[in-house]
Order: sequence, then C-alpha cells, then structure tokens
Amino acid sequence: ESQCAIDPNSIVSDACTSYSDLERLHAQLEPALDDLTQQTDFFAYYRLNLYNKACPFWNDENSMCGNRACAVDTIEDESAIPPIWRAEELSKLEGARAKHPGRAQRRERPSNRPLQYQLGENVDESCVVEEDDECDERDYCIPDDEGAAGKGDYVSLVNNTERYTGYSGMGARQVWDAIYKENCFSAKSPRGSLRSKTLQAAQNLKNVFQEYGRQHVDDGEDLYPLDDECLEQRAFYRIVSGMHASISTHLCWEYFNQTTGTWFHNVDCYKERLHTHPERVSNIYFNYALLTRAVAKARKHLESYTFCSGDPEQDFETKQKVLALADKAAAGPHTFDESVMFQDPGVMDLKEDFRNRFRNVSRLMDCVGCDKCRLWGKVQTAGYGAALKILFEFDEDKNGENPHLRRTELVALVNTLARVSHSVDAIQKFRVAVNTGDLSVLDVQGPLPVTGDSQAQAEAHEQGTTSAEDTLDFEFLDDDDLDEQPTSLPQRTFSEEFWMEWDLVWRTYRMVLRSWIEMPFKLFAIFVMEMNRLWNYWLGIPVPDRSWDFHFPSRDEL
Ligand SMILES: Cc1cc2nc3c(=O)[nH]c(=O)nc-3n(C[C@H](O)[C@H](O)[C@H](O)COP(=O)(O)OP(=O)(O)OC[C@H]3O[C@@H](n4cnc5c(N)ncnc54)[C@H](O)[C@@H]3O)c2cc1C
Repeated sequence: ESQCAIDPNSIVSDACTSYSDLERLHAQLEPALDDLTQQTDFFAYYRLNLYNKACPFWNDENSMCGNRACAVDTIEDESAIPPIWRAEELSKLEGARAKHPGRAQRRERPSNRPLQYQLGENVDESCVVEEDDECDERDYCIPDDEGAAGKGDYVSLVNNTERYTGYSGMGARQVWDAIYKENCFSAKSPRGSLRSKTLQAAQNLKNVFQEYGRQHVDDGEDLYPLDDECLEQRAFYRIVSGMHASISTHLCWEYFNQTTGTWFHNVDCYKERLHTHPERVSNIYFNYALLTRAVAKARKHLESYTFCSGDPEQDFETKQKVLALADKAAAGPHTFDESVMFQDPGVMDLKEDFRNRFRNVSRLMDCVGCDKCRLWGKVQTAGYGAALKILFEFDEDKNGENPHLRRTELVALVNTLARVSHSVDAIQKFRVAVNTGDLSVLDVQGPLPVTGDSQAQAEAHEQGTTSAEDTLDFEFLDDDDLDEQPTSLPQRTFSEEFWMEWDLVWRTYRMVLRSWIEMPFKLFAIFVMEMNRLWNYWLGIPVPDRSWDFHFPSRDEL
C-alpha cells in the first residue's frame, strides 16, 4: 500500500478545474501576459549561462545541433539593454561583493530580506538589484549566474522565438529519457509500493540497455507510465510531461517546411504528438493551473518588489502591469491547491527528494545540444522552479518575509506562463481545425472566444453542476478508478468487443514473442553488468548497485 500522506480521492474537489474555466482564464490573462513579455524590457531580456556549462551527466559532443534554426542571437552590443543590467554595471557589483556578508552572517540576518546591492554613482540609489547567485536551500532550480558578471549572455526572449529547430534524434531523446528518469523517486522515500519499485527497476533496466548502446524501439508511448504513484510524484511527472508537450506544441505551431523554406502551422505534427495523446494535453492545462496559481499567490509579495531597469517611469509601469496580471490570476477560479501537498511530517524526505530531482532536471538543460532549445529549456525549468518555490515555500499573506525571488526567477516565471498560455491558445485552434476541418481558424489572432459548449460548462461549473467528464482531474486515480468506465460512454457492439479482445490477445502474443527475442540481449546486458561489478570488486573500488529487474507490462503497455 502506498503510504503517501494524501489520499488521492480526498482532494479532488480542491484541486480540480475544468478545461473551459482555464480557457476562460487564459482569454482574460493573455493580453496582459503578451504585453508584459513582448513590451517590457524587464521581461524581454534574460541573462543566462548558455554556452559555458558542460553537460554534467554525459559527454554530449556528438549530439550538437548545427541547424541555423538552433542558434540563439545573443546580444553582442550591450547598449541595446538597459544600462543597469549591463555586464559593465554588474561588474561594479564585484566591489560590493567584497562586503557581501558571509554565509554565517547571512543566516543571522532576517533570512528572507532581499539581498540588495547599491550601485555606483550613475545609478539611482533607490533602484537596487539583487545579485545573489548562490543556491538557497529552498530553490527548486540551479540559479544561472545572473550575478556572475561577464559569465553569462544576455538574450532577448522576444527575438528568439521557441519554435521548430530540427533538433531531434538520440541526443534529444537521451535528455528526455534522463528527465523522466528523475521521476523514479528513491525507494527510501515513503511510497514504496511494490509496483512503483518495479517501475523504477524497469526504468533502470532500460538505462542499462542504453548504456550498452542498445537503441530501444520508439514505440510512441510516453516515457513513464503513470500508475500507482502519490500526488507529489504525479505532480512532478505532470510538470515535466506538460513542459515537454508545450515544447511539442510550439514546434508544431511554428514548423519549418524545408522544401518550400516556409514556416507553417503543422496540423499533422499536432495530431501525432498531442491530439492522439490527451493526457499530454491535460498536462499542459495542469501546468497552466499550477503557474497561474503561483502568480496569484505571489501577488502580495510583488507589491514590495523592486523592478529595476534604471528608468523609474518604466519600472513603475512594469510593476503596475505585473500587479494587474497577478490580480487577474487571483480573481479567476482557484486553479491549484498546493496546501494538500507535502503535509504529512512523514513526507518531508519526499519534499527534499522532489526539490533535488527538479534541480537535476534544471541541470540536464546543459545537455541539450541545440542552443535555442537549451535557452527555452532553461527559462522554463527556472520558471517551474520559481513557481514551485512560491507554491511550497511562500506564505501568501506576507510580502517582505518570503524567500527572495531573483529577477531571473520572476522573468522566467512570467515567460513560462506566457509559453504555456500560448500552448493553450495553439491547442484550442488546432483542436477546432482538426474537429471541423476548417484550417482558417489557425490564423485567428488572439484567444478564441470560449465556445458555446465551454461556456455552458463554465456556467454549469459556477452553479456547481459541472459533470465529471468536463473536469480536469489532477489527482491519482487508483486502480479501481482506472477500471471504471464513465457511464455516458457509448456502448460497444459485440463485434467491437470481439475485435478489441482479439487485438489484445494478438498484442500479448507479440509481446511474448518479442520478450523471447529480447531475452539473449537482456542476459548479455546482465552478464556485462555482473562482470563490471566483479571487476570493480577485484580492483577494490566501490561496486555499483544492481540496477536490473523485470518489468511486467500493464494492459496499456502491451
Ligand atoms: C529541453 C528540450 C527542449 C527542446 N526544444 C525544442 C525546440 O524549441 N524546438 C524543436 O524543434 N525541438 C526541441 N526539442 C526537441 C523536441 O522536444 C523533440 O525531442 C524532437 O522534436 C524529436 O521528437 P520525437 O518525435 O522523437 O519525440 P520526443 O518529443 O523527443 O519524445 C520522445 C519520447 O517521449 C515520449 N513523450 C513525448 N511527449 C511526451 C509528453 N508530453 N509526456 C510524456 N512523454 C512524452 C514519447 O515516448 C516519445 O517517443 C527540445 C528537446 C529538449 C530535450
């Protein structure tokens, strides 16, 4: 039995929201988000370490993307960016850095007061920037050296759109594999159901094959089956899967036809990667719910936030716009209930585990072999990291006493929300195009009006009559739930039932045959691993743990 603190069924009503509610919220927030990310310097420029960090997990030299579309236009001429953020100005902070209180001192000072550095003579003293690039234990992300003058690059997020780059193949696949592998939480953490351990072992076995260069078949199934996991673990999976799905949406939305040299909305790409995988779409909506909740929760904190571009008028305007966005997010439906997560004192390890795993996902971005993908991968992992920090480490009612939110975190959070918002937009349009065959909807500017159906659903929701099928259930279904069929589904005919069963028998037969064919390879991999362990033992160096186990596929995996 899972020992998770949360009974998945108990929180359904708190953490549920409908597609149409989120679409309506999206229609309300989209203009404000667009304005913030496209029109303000504060949110348009991002400083990050794009080229100087090696992949900490493997040698990625062979998986570099050489396409022009993979390249990022960094800002060579720093006069294009607000003076206060220039490396030259930032380097003045090195002086201030000398006076930077040490770790011990910092522990003594009220821990959450923003670290502020006063700048040189040519900068207004009331305008301060924070330049703490050290990792706080409450961070869910690895800070990307904004404070390390001269180390990072300034990038305009407006001029480097996230879209199709052509980056694919084993390099990209390896990164996604490794990201999903982070979802195999340690056996020590308090869930320990046999099934999740088996899944973890299965994943490990998969890795053994990869290590030995055995390319596994891309069967189009998602990389990590969502079975018997607790809410926190499931949320982790949904965040990364939703981020993956959102990236897929953007590359389908702006796809490049190499024959004609034109960009277009690729409906087939959408069908293949999203339409036929509703759970991926649902994970995008899940992320939308999570990010809007984080922005709403940061509302009070943002009231005392210093926006600093060196131009007080612009800063004032930026702040008003951010507060207006947070107000709108807060006025919308309650999209996500973080208060039910990590509640049981027994799951404190799990929170630590969750945070560390998310940090690893952020480290994995340095393994992405395409500059533009790496840029947006870093922005988005930092954005989700900031959202998680706000959700799990912030007190909603306090403004000055919360953990400090770095400029990069806030910029990443808002831009990540804007990306997911754009995905929601694109998916709505793609969905209508596929359902009606009318491709002209793809050229509609701005959010689609909430359709009659969605409107009716929203009204029903307000009256408390939303049907179960309209609702996005963000919680775990247990096995009984999974077997339950919604009563409103059309009944299958006898011949449909027959062919479905026949299909299952046929797939089982193929699976058995396949497992016999794979058996020698599995045995070989086990043999190599055992030899490796023996060799280490003989040399007297630590013997690696056995990481193989057998995985019995579920009905869906056949
Ligand atoms: C961090 C990162 C950023 C990227 N950014 C871009 C970009 O900006 N532009 C661009 O053109 N390419 C980008 N790529 C590459 C892109 O994501 C795909 O890897 C590439 O298009 C190849 O796609 P694929 O069909 O092989 O499947 P992939 O998308 O690589 O997926 C691999 C496997 O993962 C599973 N899977 C797919 N989607 C999901 C999901 N949502 N949830 C769970 N499992 C899933 C499936 O089993 C699939 O076969 C990026 C890759 C990474 C790692």
